[in-house]
Amino acid sequence: MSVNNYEWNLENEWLEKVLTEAKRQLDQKRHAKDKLKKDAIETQRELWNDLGSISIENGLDQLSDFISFMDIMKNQKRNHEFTQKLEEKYERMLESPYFGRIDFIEDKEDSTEKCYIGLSNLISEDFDFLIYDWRAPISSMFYDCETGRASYECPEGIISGEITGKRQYKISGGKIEYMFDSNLSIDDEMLQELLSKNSDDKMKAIVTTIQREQNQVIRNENYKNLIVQGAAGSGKTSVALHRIAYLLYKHRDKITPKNIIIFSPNNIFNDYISNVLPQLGEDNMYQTTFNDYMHKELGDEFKKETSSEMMEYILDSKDKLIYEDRVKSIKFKTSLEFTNILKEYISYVETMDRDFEDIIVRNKLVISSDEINKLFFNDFSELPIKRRLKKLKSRIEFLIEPYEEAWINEVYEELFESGDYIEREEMIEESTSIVKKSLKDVYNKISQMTEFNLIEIYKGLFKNLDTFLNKMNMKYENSLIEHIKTYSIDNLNANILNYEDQVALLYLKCAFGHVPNTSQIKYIIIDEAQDYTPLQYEIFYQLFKSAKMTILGDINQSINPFMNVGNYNNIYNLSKSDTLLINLTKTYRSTMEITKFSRNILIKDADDGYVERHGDEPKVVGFSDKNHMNEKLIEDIIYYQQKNYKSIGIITKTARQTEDLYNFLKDNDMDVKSIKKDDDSYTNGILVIPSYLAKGLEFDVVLIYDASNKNYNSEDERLLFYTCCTRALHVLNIYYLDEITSLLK
Ligand SMILES: Nc1ncnc2c1ncn2[C@@H]1O[C@H](COP(=O)(O)OP(=O)(O)OP(=O)(O)O)[C@@H](O)[C@H]1O
Repeated sequence: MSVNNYEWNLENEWLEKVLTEAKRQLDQKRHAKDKLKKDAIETQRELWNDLGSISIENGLDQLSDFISFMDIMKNQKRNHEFTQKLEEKYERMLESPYFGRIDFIEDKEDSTEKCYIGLSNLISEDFDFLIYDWRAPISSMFYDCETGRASYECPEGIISGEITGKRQYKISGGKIEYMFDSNLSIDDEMLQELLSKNSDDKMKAIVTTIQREQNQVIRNENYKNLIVQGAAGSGKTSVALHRIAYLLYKHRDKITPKNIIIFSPNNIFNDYISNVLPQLGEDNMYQTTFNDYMHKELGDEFKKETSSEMMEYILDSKDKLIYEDRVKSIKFKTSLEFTNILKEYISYVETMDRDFEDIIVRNKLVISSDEINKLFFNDFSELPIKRRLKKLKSRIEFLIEPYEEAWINEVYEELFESGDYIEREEMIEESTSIVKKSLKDVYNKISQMTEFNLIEIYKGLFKNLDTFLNKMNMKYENSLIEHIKTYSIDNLNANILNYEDQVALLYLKCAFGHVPNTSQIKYIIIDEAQDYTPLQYEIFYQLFKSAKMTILGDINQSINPFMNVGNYNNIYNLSKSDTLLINLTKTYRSTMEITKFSRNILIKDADDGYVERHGDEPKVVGFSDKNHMNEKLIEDIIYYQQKNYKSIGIITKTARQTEDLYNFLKDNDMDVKSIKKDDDSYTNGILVIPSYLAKGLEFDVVLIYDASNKNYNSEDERLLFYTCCTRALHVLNIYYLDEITSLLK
């Protein structure tokens, strides 16, 4: 509903008032910043004058003065950074102070409060809220409620009343561009306008048009874990990032970005989402990928396959002889049964007999094998095995100490009496060295007995695989098990760690207590959650035991046919009472035509909603000659560039194909970029990218290169192909040679 002249004047007056106040506060901050700068220069001058050149010879007093100066300077730096952030906040405010307003009359009150909602609070000198932060309790009504009866929850309890008006604004450069009243949820005009824009460089904040169902996820704190299943383009990643901003605001006394970790599918994606939190005035949380985390934990000893290398192998090695072997191994090692086998194996390793031996020094028993067994199986039994062994080693070494010392003293006396030495230090050194050498075998034995070799332990599982399967009553074909045994042991002997083996190893490592301390992490966000196996979730739970989890994914986008969650029940059951499953049903990214086309690719069409935004029907274009296909691709790229589309994603199936196509386009003087590995940086413009690295990203125009039946020839690739199509905002073209993929038939 448009707004009349009278209202326009009122709104302009209000805006003026808000901007004046924001400017006043900005000036204050700038003044404070200048003062901090002067203070810092003064401190440095004092440091120089008082301490001059610092030297250890000037004694400890000078050093302690220096440390005090450093503390002062660190404090000044912190204050400066804080003021700088506030300055940025006010600068943003002057550009666009608010985007919404609700008129709310609380029950039993007689005046209506006009609540303006923006990126951050603005409070006047008289403590009036000129703007409410979008994350403030009262602002939730802007997203959740229509005009009429409404309520919100705040620390004091539930506040009820009536919303008598709701208005949305577009303000830029400190001027109202347009505004309109709306009784409905935030949909229609503003959302339409935002969605029909061409994509920016990187992902952007959606704070002005968050939808009700999305707001339920952003603000939900009733459960320890949230699992969010949402269709492609339903805003899962956006919601995850806004949820982080919300948590940082709500618990600002207790948490900082360092307490939050997000697991993304790859580093390109991490780069792509890195602007959202800063746009919302917050620092980025800790961003990582499972791949990176795992590789760091497993060390450099082995050649470790990355998740993209695995995908490339799955998609591009079908004609290799060992392909089937590898697939069998992946399927076995990612199954729920294998998780159970690992669990059984862990308890076996923890309780199995060990070759502990008596420790004897110069015919004297330091500790007997019985006593060692008792320590290991009784006294330290509460500890995970790795820590148990470490403690055992320290204990034995502690017991040896007096024997060793006595022996050193004896040798010292002998050296002294020999008369061959003059210096005392020399005799100590020599006697210690003689005894250490003599004790070498004993120490080696202790190391062997208490050694924790993860790879050997993992190999042990395959050596005894039949035993475990029998014990657990699991029936597999003998040939399959024989095959998995030899395939796995051969690889491990050759120092090759396939991706699926790394996951199993990391799980064992965690279970045996060899985990890093992650207690500072209070919230963990797992995006693209469909692409993790149940075993990977067990690892998440072990690594971040006390953290609250938000898990967001789309089962229909399981791009890896063998490594995926399969069904949310597989993880939901891990912590049922503490977990809420939420569905996001509406797609915001693509035009209706693209969304409908893509959903047809799915065997079971998802019955989800759309935003009413229209565009061209996707084009599927066939060629009988590759040159013609390439010519048409170039023609189309130029056409869409001229139509001002900012991002054009040319999606090939594999990285090898990306490489070839990129070289071809370069040779034809096209200004293209490519991404081939998961640690490349995100870049906009014309981008050639392999299918599996495009997940999570979006482009104005998506051109799927070579959707012929020869290329996409397996039912296993259906969800991958669907995911590629859903990357398009406005245009989707598909090119194929000879025969179209059966996935589209
Ligand atoms: N409420 C909203 N208002 C405006 N834009 C929105 C809204 N929700 C989502 N979008 C836009 O829709 C697009 C898809 O969002 P996002 O990438 O977060 O979805 P997703 O569910 O994570 O997608 P996918 O699973 O397909 O990778 C983005 O361009 C995002 O800005």
